[in-house]
Amino acid sequence: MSLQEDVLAAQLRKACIDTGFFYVFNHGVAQDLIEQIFEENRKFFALPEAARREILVDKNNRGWTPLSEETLDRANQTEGDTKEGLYFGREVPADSTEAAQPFTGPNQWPSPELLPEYRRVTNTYFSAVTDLGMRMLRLLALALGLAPDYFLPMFGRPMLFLRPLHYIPRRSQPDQGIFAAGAHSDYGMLTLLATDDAPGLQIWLPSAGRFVDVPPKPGAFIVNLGDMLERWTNGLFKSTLHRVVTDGSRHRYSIPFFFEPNFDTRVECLPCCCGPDNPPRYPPTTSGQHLLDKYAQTHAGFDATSKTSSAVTAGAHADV
Ligand SMILES: O=C(O)CCC(=O)C(=O)O
Ligand SMILES: [Fe+2]
Repeated sequence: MSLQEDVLAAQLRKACIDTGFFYVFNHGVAQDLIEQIFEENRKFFALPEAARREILVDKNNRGWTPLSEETLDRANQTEGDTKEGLYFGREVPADSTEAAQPFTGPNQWPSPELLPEYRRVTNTYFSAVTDLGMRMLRLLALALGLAPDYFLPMFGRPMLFLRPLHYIPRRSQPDQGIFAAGAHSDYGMLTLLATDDAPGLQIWLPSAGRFVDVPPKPGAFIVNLGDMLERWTNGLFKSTLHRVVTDGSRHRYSIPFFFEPNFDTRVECLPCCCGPDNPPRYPPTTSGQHLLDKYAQTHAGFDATSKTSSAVTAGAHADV
């Protein structure tokens, strides 16, 4: 471990124990590339609805999700999130054995006649954020006092989801149950979020007893931990509730990248996070099963059994 890693890991540990939300600068993802992917998605979401619908989300969880498709906070929302989105994952050929697994398969791409650069830019960005995720894994392991490569074997066939989002210019009205994105914690291990310069993201701070703004910062990713890592660390590292509220004055675009271990990775209290005085709070599960359980709770019509049920059982979802 280099001295710099040592310092970073200590800072990271503090942030992970505190809220699990932090900014990452000097992340190695070129600013040009970030601008390009936002530009391509602004163009995609400006296409006529029929063209967007051409790649409606499929059973592999790849493609376009219409406005209101997702309701992240059923208890407090009177309608779905005022956003539409796209899911891209790791490219897995339809005829491979791996494609039998939920969340796995080929991507659906917008028509190259309409958006000739879309696929190339998305693939380049996808690789860049995957590399960043791998570097973050090393720091997370160090932050937990583990060997730097601890998580590496669990990321041979990771579940990766890039999710460009478009929030329509609609004013959120929390007292009426209308939200750009309802309050939720992320399901997985790690989220690397790029946003445009429109504010809207808020996190719940228990110490303040309210939601506080997380403003976009030029050149930074907003990184947060999800429920899977909270579970894995027995609650030591936090997965914090967050939401998006918009003021209706402009469109907002953001691009989260969800970075999750292999479908069959066992998620069970890490030895460093439990002991006789601190028994495991959650039963063991797998990465894939955890995600399946979470998705079913928030996505209209999501049905994991539409894929082979045997696969489901076998699976039983700073500076760097
Ligand atoms: O758009 C944002 O800023 C946050 C999106 C988000 O929290 C999510 O997609 O999980
Ligand atoms: Fe989120």
